[in-house]
Amino acid sequence: MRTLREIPPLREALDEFRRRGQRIALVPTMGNLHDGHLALVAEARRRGDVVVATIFVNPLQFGAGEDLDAYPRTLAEDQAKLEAAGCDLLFAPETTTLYPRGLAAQTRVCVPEVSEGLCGGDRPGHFDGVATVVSMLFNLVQPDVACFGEKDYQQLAVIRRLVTDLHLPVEVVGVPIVRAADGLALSSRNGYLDAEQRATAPALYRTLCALRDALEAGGEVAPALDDGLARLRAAGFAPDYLELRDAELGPVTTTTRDAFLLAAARLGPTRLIDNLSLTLPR
Ligand SMILES: Nc1ncnc2c1ncn2[C@@H]1O[C@H](COP(=O)(O)OP(=O)(O)OP(=O)(O)O)[C@@H](O)[C@H]1O
Ligand SMILES: CC(C)(CO)[C@@H](O)C(=O)[O-]
Ligand code: BAL
Repeated sequence: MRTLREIPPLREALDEFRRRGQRIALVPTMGNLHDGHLALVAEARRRGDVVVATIFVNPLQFGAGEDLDAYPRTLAEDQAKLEAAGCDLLFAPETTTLYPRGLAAQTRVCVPEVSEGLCGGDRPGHFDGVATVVSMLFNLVQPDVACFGEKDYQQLAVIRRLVTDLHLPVEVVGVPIVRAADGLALSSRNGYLDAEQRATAPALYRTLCALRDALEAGGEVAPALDDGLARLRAAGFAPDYLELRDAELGPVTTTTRDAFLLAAARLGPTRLIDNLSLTLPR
């Protein structure tokens, strides 16, 4: 696997793939790779002839006071994992390579509606930063297909809308959440948890499962969500949100069947997100 840090050699390598008629599958990440990321690489291998991964801790999607500086940067370990997973090319640019005029001067991409509320409500500007860098990566790599995790369900919805609205010729593939044996969704930020918080963390998934079971059995939505929030607080979380939405993140109506429970909750300074699909009864 080659690692490239600059744009001109990236373009050359991609041109060569295209000359050979190879289908390019992209896996964008912020690094510190775990089995969730490697599931994206495995899906990309199934969907493309060559897999291009990116590692870039994108400052444009971090708010003031968030963990941009603390975010784990583990390039050597990540390279070894990508190589073993069969990735063909890694693009790992410096911040100045993608944003040569600095963040304030950067042209931005904004995806309204689907970016609002949920994580977009708690992290103002976050999805503009994601949509901007993903647009940039799509322009640089021009992939045939790109894989994103369903753990970041709102992010996936934002990227799907971006691709639709801008008529980008990229197939966006969502990959199911990879979990630890105790149910906790794998996430680089799990590494921030101390032993006690790590033992508490699976309560987020357990709460979503209990809510799903209650709602699929015909329980009322508002009391079920109140109960879920109470469970999270009792476990030691400070919840940011716990919501039921339809699969496109619109409001649930009497005709909605396929729905999603989405949650973000803090354990100390660490913000965890998770979601679960469910089928509402008729
Ligand atoms: N447990 C997981 N299962 C499936 N996909 C995942 C999982 N964790 C992350 N991903 C996906 O990997 C891609 C890169 O995500 P990122 O590098 O931010 O990792 P992360 O572990 O989610 O980190 P963070 O803690 O910052 O949220 C995204 O598309 C994300 O949805
Ligand atoms: C899609 C992404 C790589 C854009 O920076 C990031 O938001 C992530 O890792 O999910
Ligand atoms: N996993 C999404 C990237 C972020 O939280 O900034």
